[in-house]
Amino acid sequence: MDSGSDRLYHDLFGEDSDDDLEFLNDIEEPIPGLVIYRNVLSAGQCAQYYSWLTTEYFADTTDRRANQGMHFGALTDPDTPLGRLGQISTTLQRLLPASVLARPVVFDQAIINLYDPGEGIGDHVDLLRFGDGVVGFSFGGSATMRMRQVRGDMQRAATYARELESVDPDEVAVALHAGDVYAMSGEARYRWTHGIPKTVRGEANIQDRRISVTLRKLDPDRINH
Ligand SMILES: O=C(O)CCC(=O)C(=O)O
Ligand SMILES: [Fe+2]
Repeated sequence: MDSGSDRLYHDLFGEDSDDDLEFLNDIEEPIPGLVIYRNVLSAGQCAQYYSWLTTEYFADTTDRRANQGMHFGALTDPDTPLGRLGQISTTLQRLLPASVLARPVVFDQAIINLYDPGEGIGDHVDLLRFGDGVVGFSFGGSATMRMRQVRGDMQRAATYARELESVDPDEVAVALHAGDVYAMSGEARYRWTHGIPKTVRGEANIQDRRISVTLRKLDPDRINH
């Protein structure tokens, strides 16, 4: 690159800017409020997270087959594995709206989901007891997440999944790979359902065990919703 570009990079992103630049080139926004960053974590970091999450949340063999773990408490300490994910999600430009970033604690709850081949999660809108801005990290195998616009009022959104026709020609398919980060805010969070179908074009959606970590903020005013 020529020196003009060098100066521009420096002015915009500082000396240590290569990673940020890569992130900015690798951002997708398929629907309003859905932002996806690719390859935020390296293969090595993903392997470490996968193994840590397995030990921490899915190692209890007395549980017939746990497929979900939960964390409560501020996710702000970058020296802890989940806090580090919280910190990453607040430093990626444009991942989250300013209103979410302005919260004194951006995230204080995490749900860890495990999917084995052939499994999935039905179309849903995340519970309203969680505030705006839900961030998801993917580890292990890839998955296709599908999103469908809610065509009723918002109160119906929570029960919408049950009423969905099995085919929606306007649905948006989002490929999620280990190391990717997505955020759903605003319209994507409240006016679209998301789900991981068990099958995609007749084949198992999940081919290799996938573990996702979603970060949320409990909304104390809506704790019963
Ligand atoms: O596995 C994912 O990325 C999505 C999980 C999810 O939608 C949820 O836990 O509410
Ligand atoms: Fe969800």
